[in-house]
Amino acid sequence: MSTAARFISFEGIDGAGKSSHIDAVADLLRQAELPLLLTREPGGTPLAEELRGLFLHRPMDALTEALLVFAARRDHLSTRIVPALAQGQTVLCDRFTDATFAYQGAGRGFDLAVLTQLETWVQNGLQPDLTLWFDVPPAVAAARRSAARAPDRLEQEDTEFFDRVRAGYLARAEADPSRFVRIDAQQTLEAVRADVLKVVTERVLARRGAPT
Ligand SMILES: Nc1ncnc2c1ncn2[C@@H]1O[C@H](COP(=O)(O)OP(=O)(O)O)[C@@H](O)[C@H]1O
Ligand SMILES: Cc1cn([C@H]2C[C@H](O)[C@@H](COP(=O)(O)OP(=O)(O)O)O2)c(=O)[nH]c1=O
Repeated sequence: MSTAARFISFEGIDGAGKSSHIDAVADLLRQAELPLLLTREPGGTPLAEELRGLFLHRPMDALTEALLVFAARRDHLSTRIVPALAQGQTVLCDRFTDATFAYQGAGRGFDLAVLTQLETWVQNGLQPDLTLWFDVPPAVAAARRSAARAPDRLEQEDTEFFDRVRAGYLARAEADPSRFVRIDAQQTLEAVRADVLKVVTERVLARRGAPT
């Protein structure tokens, strides 16, 4: 049997619903007494949270966006994620590098080869063990967002941008099918939650104690 996923990322276009389910995953894992780090990108450390504020609210070009998110990621990895994994914690991360490929790469049209190089430098081969991709048509996500909150800089982009971002996630999922699980996020909140908790039960809880 494969080992339990310990580095788990949550991805999807803005308004897909991922933030609504991360706490339920955390509750499930806490009930099973797994030590957890609950974190997010861009962010997760004091420095990276400062970079997040700049990223979300200041105008900038696609290369600057990519450099900022990878700078934040470097600090996050070296000061929080890698130490947490070394201590045996399970890491739940609201977005990771797939977001950079989807938003800066597919959405902005930035050079994927440069992103791949930055990914190699910054992560040195480390990837999530499991990525839950909340997939939803952009029009559905836009309706959810507009009912819920004022848009930040990325959320002001049009439907075509989010079509490209969604296609970017699909390409990443197809390139790494054993890591990605697509969640049909167009379903009701309850149905999405049931799917998410089933995947986490199978890929994390049922595999605890399996030989490495
Ligand atoms: N399956 C769903 N059906 C209907 N509304 C949803 C669903 N999932 C999330 N929402 C609502 O959509 C809004 C955006 O959800 P959120 O979890 O913040 O999305 P994300 O973190 O992916 O941007 C929230 O108001 C949330 O209650
Ligand atoms: C991690 C990351 C996020 N983003 C974007 C996606 C989101 O629009 C924004 C912040 O993500 P997020 O915290 O998921 O926003 P919210 O929960 O409010 O929907 O940053 C990138 O463009 N590139 C990245 O590498």
